[in-house]
Amino acid sequence: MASCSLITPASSLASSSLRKLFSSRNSMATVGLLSFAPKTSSFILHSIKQRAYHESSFRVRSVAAPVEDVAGFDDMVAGTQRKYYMLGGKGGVGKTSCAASLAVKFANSGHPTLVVSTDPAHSLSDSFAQDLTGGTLVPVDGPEYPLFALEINPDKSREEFRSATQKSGGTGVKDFMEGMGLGMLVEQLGELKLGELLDTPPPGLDEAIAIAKVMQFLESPEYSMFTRIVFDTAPTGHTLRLLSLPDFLDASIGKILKLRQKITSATSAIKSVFGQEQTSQQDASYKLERLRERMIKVRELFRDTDATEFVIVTIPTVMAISESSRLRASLKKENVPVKRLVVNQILPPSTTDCKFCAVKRKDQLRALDMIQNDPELSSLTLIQGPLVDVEIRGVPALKFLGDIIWK
Ligand SMILES: Nc1ncnc2c1ncn2[C@@H]1O[C@H](COP(=O)(O)OP(=O)(O)OP(=O)(O)O)[C@@H](O)[C@H]1O
Repeated sequence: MASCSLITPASSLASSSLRKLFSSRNSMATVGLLSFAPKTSSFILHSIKQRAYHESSFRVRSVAAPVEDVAGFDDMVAGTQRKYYMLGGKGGVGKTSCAASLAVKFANSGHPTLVVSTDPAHSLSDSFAQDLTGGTLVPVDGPEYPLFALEINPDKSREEFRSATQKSGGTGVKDFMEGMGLGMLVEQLGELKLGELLDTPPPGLDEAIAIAKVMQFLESPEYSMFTRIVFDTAPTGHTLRLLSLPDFLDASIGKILKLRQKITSATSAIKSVFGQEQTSQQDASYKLERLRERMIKVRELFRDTDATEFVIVTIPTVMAISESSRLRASLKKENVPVKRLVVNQILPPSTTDCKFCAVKRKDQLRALDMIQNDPELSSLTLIQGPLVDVEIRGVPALKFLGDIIWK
């Protein structure tokens, strides 16, 4: 069988304990570059030649003179003030694997860390091979320091928003107003396009509300211990819309609240009829006001160069790199700080006569070249992540990937 030089915990695959940690997919068809020392639970390099290859291929390096002087992981791990890392990119490129591996690395470096998924299609549980569902803080077993995960349930968040807006000026009030013959205010409601917003929420709304929810959590003492917060965000399209959503929602919620004031005065004559309804509307207004405040915080957080970094994750294909370039352009327009670009799933050079591997690698190198010439991407610090021959699942596998990527 032709063999190719993928990164694999090869010698370890003989050990039954590791078989449990890694699926043994394709292990017979690979030549291991790394071996595993079960006692220390760390992967070590197999030979000097391979070490040289490993270091030259997979360390953090710049493709061009970076605009900003960006250090490696030392820079990410330094300081005890809270920092946020948002990982985003095209679907399936490895965002969750990179986010989870970064979170493990932070936790193993002494930072109490929280990893949050705001992707409506969560895969954190799959990545950690642990059940992290439930929408609350769940401890992750394995790392040396506390690592918690939080998967926000977007349906639940959206439902909360829906009921708050309905009570405070959305379709519920619209029906009520029509019933009361107050048609002129209904027209103003129409202007808000609330029905549309609630019935077919724009992509990104779930995520905006999910992030707002995280901001709400972070205000509570239970969350004050975390010094690193890693977000596994939704695929690019959602993220881009997410960036403009806080402004949109801020404006919409502002309008809803203003409208509510008008409704209150218009209905003051029949106030007694309102009874309980009035109280629940006040509650809803309060909730909306809070949501609006959190949206403003989300917007500020995304643009805070001291506390936040958006890391673009991509793969070496023309399509993915073109999309990353557009993402970077949009992030720049929105003043979201980006310093690093992770190019994941890079095939190592083939040491055999595997034609498929050679052609694929050439293709990838062409795509990597694009980065050097791309006006949006060339100034970023490039982190190359290898394609490994096992599925990245569970803390040991994430540690393995993290130690290669985050240096
Ligand atoms: N460097 C790598 N080598 C081998 N497999 C990888 C690598 N990175 C990620 N994978 C695998 O690719 C698959 C997709 O990875 P992951 O879920 O991290 O991507 P994603 O970008 O978060 O996807 P989605 O957008 O669907 O959430 C997983 O099976 C993961 O194990």
